[in-house]
Amino acid sequence: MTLGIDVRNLTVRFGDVVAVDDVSFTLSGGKIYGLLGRNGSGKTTLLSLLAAFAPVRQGKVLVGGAEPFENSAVTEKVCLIRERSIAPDGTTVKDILNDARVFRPAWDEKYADRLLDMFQLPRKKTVSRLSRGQQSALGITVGLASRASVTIFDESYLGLDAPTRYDFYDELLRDYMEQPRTIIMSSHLIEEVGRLFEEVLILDRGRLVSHEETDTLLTAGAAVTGPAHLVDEVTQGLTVLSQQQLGGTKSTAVYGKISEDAQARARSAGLEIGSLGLQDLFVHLTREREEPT
Ligand SMILES: Nc1ncnc2c1ncn2[C@@H]1O[C@H](COP(=O)(O)OP(=O)(O)OP(=O)(O)O)[C@@H](O)[C@H]1O
Repeated sequence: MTLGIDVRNLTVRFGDVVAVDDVSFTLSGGKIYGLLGRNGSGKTTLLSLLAAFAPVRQGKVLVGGAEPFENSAVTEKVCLIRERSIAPDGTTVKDILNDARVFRPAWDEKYADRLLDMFQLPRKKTVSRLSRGQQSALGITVGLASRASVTIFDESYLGLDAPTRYDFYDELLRDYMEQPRTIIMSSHLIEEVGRLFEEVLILDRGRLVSHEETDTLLTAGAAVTGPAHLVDEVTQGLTVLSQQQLGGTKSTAVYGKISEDAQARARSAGLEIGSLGLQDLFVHLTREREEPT
């Protein structure tokens, strides 16, 4: 089962800090969503409210059409995995899995066993004695095997080494294709995880600055390469993100749409026009700017 999510005019303040600033969006569900933002941009705060870790004080959060806070019919279908476990002292891997079996109605024991073997996690070890990577792997095991309608990984795979992270991405995709559900992943490792996302949301200092299908977002910028004077002509009026020049050949990365006409003319003049990576667009959309006075 997949669940949609509706967030309306959500604002979260911690004293003077506005962690989430009048954010609204709708996720139809049944997709893999990427939530991107720089440190402190409000990702964890927003995701915590989707998972009912705190009450909503300003605005509205609906998961499957219902408010999640203190609503077990919703919370049992939402699984939020954070980077580090907050299990009490003495809790073992086995205890965590036992709890998941009790509290997660769609829990798949065999799948959990398979993931534990894949990550080579010792079942009897206490969680506090696991390495950072092993704690991440345990979180991922719980997140995947819960088969929750809404599964959220809040940077929960950053502790894994690169080969294990790639194993996780492959496993996530494979399981998601078999059992579609709503998956939200927050991350800084944009180049790595970008290929998984069907839609991307970008937070910047608490504000939602972009929510697009990944393919659409990728057409929001371009890299134009060729004879310098032609590149300058085509990119005129667009926001230049970066430029490199070697002799008479220039490569300019721009944010903004180059019309189909201009692209056709540019190509026939010998220019190459390629798409920009998600990372470049992310950097552009979240770069520190001078506040207007
Ligand atoms: N419990 C809290 N008390 C006070 N301020 C908080 C609290 N939780 C978050 N904040 C502040 O709210 C802002 C958003 O924090 P949040 O953890 O949501 O960001 P984030 O995007 O998840 O960051 P990161 O990528 O660094 O984990 C930050 O300025 C943070 O200091």
